[in-house]
Amino acid sequence: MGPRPLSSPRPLVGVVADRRMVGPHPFHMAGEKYLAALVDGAGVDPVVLPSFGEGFEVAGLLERLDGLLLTGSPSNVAPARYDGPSSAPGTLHDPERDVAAFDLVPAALKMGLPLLAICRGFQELNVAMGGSLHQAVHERPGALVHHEDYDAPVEVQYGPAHEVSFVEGGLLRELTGQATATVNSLHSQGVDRLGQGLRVEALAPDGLVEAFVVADAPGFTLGVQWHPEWKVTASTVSMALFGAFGDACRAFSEQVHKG
Ligand SMILES: N[C@@H](CCC(=O)NCCCC(=O)O)C(=O)O
Repeated sequence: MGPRPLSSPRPLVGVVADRRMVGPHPFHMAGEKYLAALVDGAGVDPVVLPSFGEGFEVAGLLERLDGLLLTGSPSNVAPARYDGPSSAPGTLHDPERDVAAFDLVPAALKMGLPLLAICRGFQELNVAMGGSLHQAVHERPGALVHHEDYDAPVEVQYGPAHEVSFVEGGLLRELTGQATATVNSLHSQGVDRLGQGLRVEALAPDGLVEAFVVADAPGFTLGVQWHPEWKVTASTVSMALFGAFGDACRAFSEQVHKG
């Protein structure tokens, strides 16, 4: 990558878009809480990347960026991506976002671009590394219910749900100075087979993988199953995660400017 003029004051972070119909029109959208957490928690400038699907080289945009955020989404990764059984009838999918995410992940890792992956994004990162997903983690024997109460108010849905334990010697212990944290939980899918090269960082009490890093990646690459973007400034753990991501984006940006 060539030198970049020192004109941009803050790192620029790409945010993968969901493609959703609003009436008869497709929109490319990212939840405001993710964009706000990048601004308030990471100190970077977010820019939404379109998910047009096949034929659009979204990974080509990474050359202009200092980081990548894969957000959560109500839609599920298409099971064909990990040779899984068909989804239950009525499951929401987003094939254009699948195309974007599965183009972006290998390109970002190759560049050493800092990557933060949340919920659906965490699941995408696992699948992109050759892993697979359970489609209903609460149906595993002895499992916790990891999805939200669909009828509850949003504040309750994103409220504390269960503990996670951070692996000794791992990044999350180092960043937070804690061995455990209480997290929210709004997902039905989850890690089944862990992708190659992923190192587990956090586990739920029922053994579900809740966070990982790409072990040999040249840059910051963290995936979490929970939602640290929710009210990011109210949680020291969430601020630690977004702050570390922002620092990695700043370091990447400086390295690029130095050429
Ligand atoms: N559909 C997947 C992923 C769940 C997920 O990302 N939820 C977030 C919902 C909206 C948001 O907060 O952005 C699953 O069910 O596991």
